[in-house]
Amino acid sequence: TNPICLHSSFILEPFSPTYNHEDGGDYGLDDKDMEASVATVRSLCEQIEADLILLRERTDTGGKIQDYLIRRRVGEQDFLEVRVAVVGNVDAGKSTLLGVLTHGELDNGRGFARQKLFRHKHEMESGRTSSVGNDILGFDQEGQVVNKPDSHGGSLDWTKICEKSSKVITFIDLAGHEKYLKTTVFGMTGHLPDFCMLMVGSNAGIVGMTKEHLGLALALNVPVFVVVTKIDMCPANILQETLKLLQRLLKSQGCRKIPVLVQNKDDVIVTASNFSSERMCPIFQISNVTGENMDLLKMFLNLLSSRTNFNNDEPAEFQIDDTYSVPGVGTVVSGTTLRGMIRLNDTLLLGPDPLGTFIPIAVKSIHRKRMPVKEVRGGQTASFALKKIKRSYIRKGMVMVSPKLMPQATWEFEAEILVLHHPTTISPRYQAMVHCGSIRQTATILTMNKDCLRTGDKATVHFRFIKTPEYLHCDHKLVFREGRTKAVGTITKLLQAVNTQAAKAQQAKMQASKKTFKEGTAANEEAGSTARPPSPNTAQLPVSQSTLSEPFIMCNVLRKTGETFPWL
Ligand SMILES: Nc1nc2c(ncn2[C@@H]2O[C@H](COP(=O)(O)OP(=O)(O)OP(=O)(O)O)[C@@H](O)[C@H]2O)c(=O)[nH]1
Repeated sequence: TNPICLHSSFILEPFSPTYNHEDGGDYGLDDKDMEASVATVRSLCEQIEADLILLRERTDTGGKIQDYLIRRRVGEQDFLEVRVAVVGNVDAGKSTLLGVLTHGELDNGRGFARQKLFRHKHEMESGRTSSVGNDILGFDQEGQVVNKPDSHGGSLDWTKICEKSSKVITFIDLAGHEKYLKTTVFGMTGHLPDFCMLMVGSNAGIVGMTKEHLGLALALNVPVFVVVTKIDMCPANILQETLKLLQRLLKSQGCRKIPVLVQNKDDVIVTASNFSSERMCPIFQISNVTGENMDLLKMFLNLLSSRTNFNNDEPAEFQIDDTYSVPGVGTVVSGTTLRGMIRLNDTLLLGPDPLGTFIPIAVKSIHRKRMPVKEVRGGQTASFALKKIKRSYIRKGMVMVSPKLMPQATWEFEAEILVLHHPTTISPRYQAMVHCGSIRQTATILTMNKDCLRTGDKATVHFRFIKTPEYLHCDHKLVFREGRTKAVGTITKLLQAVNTQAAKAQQAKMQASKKTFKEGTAANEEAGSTARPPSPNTAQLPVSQSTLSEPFIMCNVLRKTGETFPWL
């Protein structure tokens, strides 16, 4: 037996039946023994509450070979989750493919399938994706697609899909146009994709943002598979040229991938079982109009497994990538559980706020893909309704963590960076947007171990966030960009963590001053005084010595946005 582990699914190539080897010996099993072996494996699967699913049977020179998938059984409330970021140049057919996969209806070549996915009116009109979209594709235990669009409006009932699915693929549909690159970078860093599906229009070839998106996936260590679309309308010689260039690009020094053209089920099984290694890069050639090779792509997606290894006993960590105000529910945050387990009514620490502090917050309800659940685990995306908090307090990049972690926010950090592109030279005091997980904030370069940096240079750089401290981890990947300047890197050291005690004292003082101010106002009003109270924006806020710069920055934030903190 040769089981290849794909986390919770296994592809097993167990049985080579009797055949005569070169050395004259008999190898493998006869039909009876083969049946007995399958029965043994099936009973072992029963013990671990998994199903044994026949993927394919083929006849080799020596006999029959069967491949099985062992898939853990999940309850009605649970499903395996895999996130796939969808990138590629404008018009590569990203939205169309997602429309075809999730709605089960082929395209007409004139934008029919993508209509079901556009979220904004301007997208409908221009035919261009501008925001990060999520679409889901559910597979049942046997690997059949469960998505059934509503016969009237064509909409999908996510709860039904999740209930019927053993595995749900979430596609993070990212914009292809250069002007939405910021959103694309956020999708790739903030939504923590397990894999990246790079789409290439066969007739257009490797154009525009294709290399940019591939580079981003490589920099963030996300395994990539390529889908070449529109093979129905592309002359054979152009398709071959596109495939040749693509393979050359993938094998080049910068990529060091092993491209594999997927042409049959065997290729799907081989590539899916070796895919997490990051080096293998399967290439599919499909048509959204005729549906050619769509079955191979679906089979591959069904065999993918999440790259996150979760351990329920670890303290929980949840990264926020969006916030909502839901009428009748209140503030809702969505994001990804990075580790540990979060249960209904758990109290977690939410932060950091502009002072770097974290506040206790209770989880009122949990949804996974719009389905109410009681808990979420590491690697799963979820949204939480929170108690007693205003949406304006929460921003993307904040986290909710177990109090056991005693979280600290950081203003400054050191990172090893590689400059992918800069028109001139980067030197200290240069500012650009740092993307790290769902954090997106401008940072200044304070110092670096070189005088200046040009395209292709590597350096150790000391950064400082300009607005608020953030919750960071060493070894996390970051993207540093501004206009056409791009750098990627890894955080190596956290510096100048916020003094939580001082920040808390600061908060208490502010609370007290606000209270006094309110009482004063009330007293003035009661007494019918005509004296105008000081404006909260111009009132002098107390400044603690140990966190001198932060409160000033916070005051600016308050002044600019006019926002107040929910508990003040
Ligand atoms: N003939 C043919 N046309 C296709 C195929 N895939 C997509 N198209 C057409 O190509 C056009 C562009 O497809 P989209 O799905 O909007 O491309 P996109 O990559 O999502 O573009 P952005 O959202 O702007 O990033 C549409 O008119 C589709 O109907 C295909 O396989 N064959």
